[in-house]
This record gives sequence, C-alpha cells and structure tokens, in this order.
Amino acid sequence: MAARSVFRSGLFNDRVAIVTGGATGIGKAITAELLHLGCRVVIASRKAERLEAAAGELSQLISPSSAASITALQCNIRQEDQVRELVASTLRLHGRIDYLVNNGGGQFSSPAANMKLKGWNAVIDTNLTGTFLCCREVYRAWMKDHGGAIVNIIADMWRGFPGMAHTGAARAAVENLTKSLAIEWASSGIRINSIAPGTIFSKTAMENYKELGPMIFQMAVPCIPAKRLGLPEEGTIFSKTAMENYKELGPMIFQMAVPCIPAKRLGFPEEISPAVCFLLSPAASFISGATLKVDAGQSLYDSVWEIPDHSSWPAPPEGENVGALRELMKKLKHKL
Ligand SMILES: CCCCCCC/C=C/C(=O)SCCNC(=O)CCNC(=O)[C@H](O)C(C)(C)COP(=O)(O)OP(=O)(O)OC[C@H]1O[C@@H](n2cnc3c(N)ncnc32)[C@H](O)[C@@H]1OP(=O)(O)O
Ligand SMILES: NC(=O)C1=CN([C@@H]2O[C@H](COP(=O)(O)OP(=O)(O)OC[C@H]3O[C@@H](n4cnc5c(N)ncnc54)[C@H](OP(=O)(O)O)[C@@H]3O)[C@@H](O)[C@H]2O)C=CC1
Repeated sequence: MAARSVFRSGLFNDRVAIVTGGATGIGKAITAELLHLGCRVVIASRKAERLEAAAGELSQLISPSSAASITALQCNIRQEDQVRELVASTLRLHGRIDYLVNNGGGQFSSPAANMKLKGWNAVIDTNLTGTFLCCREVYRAWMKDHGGAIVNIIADMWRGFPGMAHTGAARAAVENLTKSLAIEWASSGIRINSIAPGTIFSKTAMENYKELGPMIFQMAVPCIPAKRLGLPEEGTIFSKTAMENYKELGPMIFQMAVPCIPAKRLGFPEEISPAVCFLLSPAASFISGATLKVDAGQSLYDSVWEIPDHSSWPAPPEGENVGALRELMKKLKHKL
C-alpha cells in the first residue's frame, strides 16, 4: 500500500490516534495516511495475526526521519473491559490520545424477517455499542481534560438499509450519538463528526459477503406467485447444487451497486481516508456534530433494492380523483 496525501507532511507530528479496524480496508487506508502525516497510530481489532501483519507492512512505509509509529493492540470493541484496556495501553505507550477513529464494524446481509436475535444483537453491539464504548473511554481517560477529535464511520442508511436493517439502525443511532456527544463534550474542546461512505471496495469487505450468492434464490421469493422456491421435482429453480453454483456470486454484490452510483464506479478506501484526515485536522476546527457523505452522490440516487410488482396495497379511497384516473386509463387503453 502506497500512502499518499493531499495534506501537508508532518500535519499530525506528535499526535496520537486510535483507529479501530485499522488493519484492513478503509481502516488500513486511514492508518496509512495518518502515518504518512507523522501520526503515532494504534490499530485495534479482534484478529491478532491480521493486526500484526498490517502493522509490519505499514511500518515499512514510515521514513526513518518521521515521528510516526504504528502499534497493534488486540481489542474486541464489544467488550467493555477490552476497550478500557485499549485506551489505558495507548496512554501508557504514548501518554496522550488526540484522535479516535471508530471504523471497526460490519454486518451480514439478511432479510430482516430471517434475522436471529443473536445476529441482530451482534451487529448492534459491534456498530453502536462498540462505538459508544470507545468514545466514552477516550473521553473519560483523556479527552475530557485535553480535548481531541473523533470520527465515526457510519454508512449510507439515509433511506433505510433494506437487506441489512440491523446495520442501518445501528448507523443511524451512531449519527445521532455523534450529535449528542458534540454538544455534551464541546466544553472539553472535543469535536466529533461522522463519515458516511458509499459502496467502497476492498478485498476484506468483499470477503465478508462471499456467502451471499445463495441468498439470490431467497431474494427471488417475493417475485414468485407461490411465495416459495420451487423444488427440482417441480421443474423449477431451487436445488443444493444450483445454489452451490452461485457461491462465488456474493462479492459481485459490490459490482451490482455500480449503476446506482452517479460516479459509475465503486469507491476505494483511499477515497475515504482524506475525508477522515480533514475532519481530524485543524482545517475542520469549526466542524462538529456533522456527517460528511463520501459516496459520489449515491445516497441521492438509486437503490439496489428491487420491489417486485405487486397489488398487495389497500385500494385508494374512492372519490372524484380516483374516478378521473380510472376514466383516463380506460380511454388510454382504447387508444393503445
Ligand atoms: C448487499 C449489499 C452489499 C454491499 C454492501 C456495501 C455496504 C457496506 C459494506 C460494509 O460494511 S463492508 C464491511 C464488511 N466487514 C464486516 O462486516 C466485518 C465485520 N463483521 C463481523 O464481525 C460479523 O459479520 C458480525 C455480524 C458483526 C458477527 O460477529 P460475530 O463475531 O459475533 O459473529 P458470529 O458469532 O459468527 O455470529 C453471531 C450471530 O450473527 C448471525 N450471523 C452472523 N453471520 C451471519 C450470516 N452470514 N448470515 C446470517 N446470520 C449471520 C448469526 O445469528 C450468528 O449466530 P449463530 O446463529 O451462528 O449462532
Ligand atoms: N466497504 C463499504 O462499502 C462500507 C463500509 N462501511 C463501514 O466501514 C468500516 C470499515 O469497513 P471496510 O474497511 O469496508 O471492511 P473491513 O471488513 O475490511 O473492515 C472491518 C474492520 O472492522 C474490524 N472489526 C469488526 N468487528 C470488530 C470488533 N468487534 N472489534 C474490533 N474490530 C472489529 C475488523 O477487524 P477484525 O475482524 O480483526 O476484528 C475489520 O478490520 C466498517 O464499519 C464498515 O461497516 C460503511 C459503509 C460502506
């Protein structure tokens, strides 16, 4: 990974940042750019091996004259004691925490009706409670008395998040949490903002959806009049082998989003990290409680979620307008 930045080198000299999920995807790009700018970065997530590998790789980018450094600390942000330990270890190591980037998170894809409570809770605990715990601990242990800047990575959930309702709910909650904390902690000199990425391609993000292929069958159900998949003996679609054929299709989901993105291409982690650096930097000194969408306008445009044609809604109230439309349609039908 080659770190580039539009910002002045040395911008974050002597500053200390915690980046959760900093070993992969978007988090790795954020870490690389912060290092490039001279920051001392602590990356934190669950998988120790992946953390160490990323720290090794990213440390190669640091020039010998730089003040930057990288440390990997294992932490499951869902565990209060582990978050407390992450913050305490960072302070033991570096003596300060200027920045927190709550990037660690994720979800699985599933229609809401199929979600188990355990799965729902896993996503809420990770994305909402994990973010809250990290914010609260850095505040209590350092920022309350010294100020700082926090960036929360959320998602494009402005029109709900069909197919990932749990994460939509959690991210909307984090957006609101950001606003509350911006006010509660303003007097400590803390700025806190969110970034809502569009569809951002990385190898690790893609791998998370590798099992999604078979869901394509399930997604077809609303379009089938019988409201269930056909069986092989009925001459229709569903069989274990047919499903197996689609196992590799999950990652294609990212590519399928392209027509819904005004830029007509996917975003990349290196297009999120400059926005994070900006919000952490003095250039954003008057920005707090805000959300920056980094999505090439995707949230203003189309949705990947298809609603099949149906006539399940109640009829509209009878009256002159419904009557007028009915007459119009009758006339048009004659003309066609
Ligand atoms: C469809 C659009 C695609 C484009 C998407 C673009 C927008 C967003 C992109 C991204 O966010 S990319 C980032 C992707 N990275 C991640 O999501 C990584 C982090 N993810 C996780 O850690 C997990 O997915 C998790 C959901 C938070 C689960 O954490 P946990 O460690 O607790 O996992 P488990 O113990 O395995 O699962 C607990 C529970 O959750 C349910 N569950 C988990 N995976 C699935 C699944 N694939 N399908 C259905 N249900 C799932 C399940 O109930 C698990 O419990 P059990 O039932 O297995 O006992
Ligand atoms: N890619 C995209 O299109 C979008 C991504 N996002 C969000 O951006 C963030 C980064 O995603 P991205 O880089 O794409 O995908 P990745 O899967 O590469 O990153 C997710 C990171 O979160 C870490 N993580 C997950 N659960 C925990 C946990 N309980 N404790 C600590 N760390 C955890 C993972 O590390 P580990 O498994 O080692 O714990 C991993 O490093 C996520 O919050 C994601 O949901 C939002 C919108 C769009």
